[in-house]
Amino acid sequence: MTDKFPSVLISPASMAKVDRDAALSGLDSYGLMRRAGFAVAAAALRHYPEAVRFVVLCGPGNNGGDGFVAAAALREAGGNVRVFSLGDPGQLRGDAAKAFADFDGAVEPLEAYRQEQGDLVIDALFGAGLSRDLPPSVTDIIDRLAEVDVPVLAVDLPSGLDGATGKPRPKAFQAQHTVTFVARKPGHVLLPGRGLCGEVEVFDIGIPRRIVERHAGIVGINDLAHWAAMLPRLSDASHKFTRGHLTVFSGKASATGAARLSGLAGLKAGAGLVTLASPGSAVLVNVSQTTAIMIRTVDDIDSLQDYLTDKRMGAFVLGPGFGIGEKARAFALALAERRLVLDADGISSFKEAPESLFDAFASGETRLVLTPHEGEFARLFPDLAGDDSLGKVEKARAAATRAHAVLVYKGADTVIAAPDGRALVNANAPPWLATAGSGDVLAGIIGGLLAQGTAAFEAAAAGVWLHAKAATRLGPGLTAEDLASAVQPFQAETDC
Ligand SMILES: NC(=O)C1=CN([C@@H]2O[C@H](COP(=O)(O)OP(=O)(O)OC[C@H]3O[C@@H](n4cnc5c(N)ncnc54)[C@H](O)[C@@H]3O)[C@@H](O)[C@H]2O)[C@H](O)CC1
Ligand SMILES: [K+]
Repeated sequence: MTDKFPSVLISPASMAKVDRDAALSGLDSYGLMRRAGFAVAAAALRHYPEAVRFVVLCGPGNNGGDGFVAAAALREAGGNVRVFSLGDPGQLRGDAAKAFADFDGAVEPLEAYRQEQGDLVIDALFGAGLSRDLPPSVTDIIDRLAEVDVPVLAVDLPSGLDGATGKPRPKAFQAQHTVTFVARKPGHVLLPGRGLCGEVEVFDIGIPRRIVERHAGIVGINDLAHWAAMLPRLSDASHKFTRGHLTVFSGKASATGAARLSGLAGLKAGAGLVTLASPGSAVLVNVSQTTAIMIRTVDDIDSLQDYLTDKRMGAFVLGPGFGIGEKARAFALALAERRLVLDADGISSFKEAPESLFDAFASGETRLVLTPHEGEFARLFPDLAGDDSLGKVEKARAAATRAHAVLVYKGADTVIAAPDGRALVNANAPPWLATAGSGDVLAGIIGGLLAQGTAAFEAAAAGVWLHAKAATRLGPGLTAEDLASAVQPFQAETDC
């Protein structure tokens, strides 16, 4: 049952190519289906040994074929099995037709299914091949099951869930367990799909690594495999100047806390020095509440230009508590040669003129990291936000390419995307991370990594992961102050 590709996400379209290449390479495709079906039967017996009936709902494609193999195996194991088919199983083709032929039992029409106490429903209606909205005969069953306490084990994906986008079409089964094959699909980790899948188990059905890697592409799960080797390493020769200087812009006197959270998080993430660039009117407030963090008065664009004559000032966070408007726009554009995390008010300031921001950072290495939540994303990319045909990964990738920036599209399923198409879906965030000031801490961590020279995509991805890791260490009830204080640089020995 090993998950050989824990960092990989394969879209349903790529999975079809994996299947095709596996068959072309001479692998017995019916053998793959049999292994898939046996894995489903084994999971059903392992998780639901007390089931009175195994109800297998079979669809018109290979997902249904997996269902017939599982039904035969469960019957062989002595289970009470009932099979219901969407459409005439006599019309099945290829491996699914073989699986049906090898199932020696009655098959009833899907519409005949009536749930009973003690049922386990094995949902083998649609998997990777779902290509349009579910028919009413299936949505009716989903509605009925939503009202009773019958567990569902989904084969590959809960039927109705789009494996590419994580969206239901228009509804999907609510599974307790999902058994998938080869590798996770984006729909298993993107919301609301992640919640519809229940616990996901990945089974290796014997497709060779070289075929999977050929089609795995550049979308994955955000884990250390994607960035650990690119993070800064301390050595005896390290001192505070070699560890980089992060500058965080403070808001006015009544809105300084957000910048201090970012600054502390940047320091904790390993930046050698952190300066709060503060309006003169807020300097006293900032000075009275900081110790390791330095304060410098930066009131206007001239004082910023003066500050920027020191080329060691390499990385900046602009936005938390800063205020929306012309000053934020002018500051961001003045920073176009440096590395910048633009967050919160910094993002909203460009609602009317996003192209001016994107153009400023267009040439050279990727230096801009944008960290919008859903509302802020819609301010900069209204057309992408409103395009229901796109999933969150596609939206983030398109936005990153347009903005010449790394996109951190926040949420419980944060997506990190680079202009070159790479994208990672984050999956280690606990729900209690959603608290006031949490985003300020994230911006600071990413800024701290940028200051140390980590490339923008890896800094953003590692930052999102470390942020969630700190929250997990703290547990429920954390505040943003706790979170900023709990940030730690990545440590392979304890974090893996
Ligand atoms: N390597 C593997 O991962 C293996 C996966 N297997 C299983 O195969 C399915 C994918 O099979 P496929 O035949 O491509 O797709 P489906 O079974 O999901 O459905 C295709 C079938 O359904 C029709 N269809 C699509 N959407 C609708 C709709 N809304 N209403 C009605 N009909 C619809 C479509 O036209 C096709 O006829 C994968 O999920 C795994 O479970 C194999 O076992 C081999 C190894
Ligand atoms: K399914």
